[in-house]
Amino acid sequence: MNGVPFLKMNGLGNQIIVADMRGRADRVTPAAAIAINAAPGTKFDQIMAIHDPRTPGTAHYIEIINSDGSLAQACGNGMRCVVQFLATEGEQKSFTFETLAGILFGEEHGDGLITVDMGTPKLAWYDIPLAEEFADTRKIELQIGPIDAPVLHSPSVASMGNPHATFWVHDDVWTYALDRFGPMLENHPIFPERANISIAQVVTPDRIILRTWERGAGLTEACGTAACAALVNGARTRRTARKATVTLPGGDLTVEWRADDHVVLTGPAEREWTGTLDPATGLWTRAEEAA
Ligand SMILES: N[C@H](CCC[C@H](N)C(=O)O)C(=O)O
Repeated sequence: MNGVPFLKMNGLGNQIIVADMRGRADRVTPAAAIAINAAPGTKFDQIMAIHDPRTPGTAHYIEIINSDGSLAQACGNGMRCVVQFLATEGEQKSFTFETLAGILFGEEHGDGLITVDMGTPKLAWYDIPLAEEFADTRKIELQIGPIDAPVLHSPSVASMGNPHATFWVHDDVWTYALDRFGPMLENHPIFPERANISIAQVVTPDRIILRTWERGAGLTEACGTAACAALVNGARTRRTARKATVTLPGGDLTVEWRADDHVVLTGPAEREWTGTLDPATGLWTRAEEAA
C-alpha cells in the first residue's frame, strides 16, 4: 500500500484524522475520505491533511476534508489536533498554517490546552455566502417548521472561512430535532455553498450552549468554527460578551473575539491511535494506541 502515517484524534469528540502528507505531491482524495468512513472500524468527521508549505518558507498547508468528501475552508477542532500532532514531534510548540480560510496560528500550552487564532470573521452577505442580499446578517429571513409557528427562525450568519448559521433559542437546545432540521437547512438554497447549522442558547453573556449539524459531516459532538461563529454572532447581537465559554455536547471551548478582530479558540485535543492510510483509495491499517 502506498501509505501515509495518520493519527486518529478528537477535539471534544469531534472525530479527526490527522494525515501526514509532508514530502508528497499527492492529496487525500474525496473518494478516499468517503471510503474510510464506509469501512468498519472508524468514523471521522474531518481529515486534516498536513502538506508541505505551498510557498517555500511559509506555513504548513492544511487541507480539510469532510466525511462526505467535500473540502472545508476551516476546522477549529481539527486545527487544535494538528497543533498537538506537530507539537509532539519536538521542541516547537507554536506553528503557522495556511488554509483555504487564510493564515492561522496555533500554540500548545504547558497545560495541554491548545489555542488557535482562527483569523477574522466575514460578516457581509456575499462573504458568508448567501444567495441574496441581506444588509444585516445579524438576523436574516430564514425559518423552518409551520409558516405561522416556525420551530427555528431569524438566524445570525457569519463566516469563519466556512459558512455558519446560528439559530437562537431560549430553551434546552436538546429539545430540537436537529437531525431532521439540520440537513434541510444545510442544503437550503439561501446557502449556495451549503452551511453549518447551529442551535444556540445564551445562558449568560459569557456562556453559550451549542449544538451543531455540520456541513458535510452531520451531527457532531463539537464544532470549533461554529463555536467561533456563535460567539461573534452573540457579541454583535448584544447577547454575549466578546469572550465566552461555549458548551458543546463534547465539552467546553473558550472563544474570544479580540479587539483586533481575530477570533481565538482554546480547548483540548486528544490522541487515540495510529495507522497507515492510502490517500488515493482510503484503504487503511491500524498500527497502535497513540502514546
Ligand atoms: N463541517 C465544516 C468543517 C469542519 C468544522 C468543524 N469540525 C470545526 O471544528 O470547525 C464545514 O464544512 O465548514
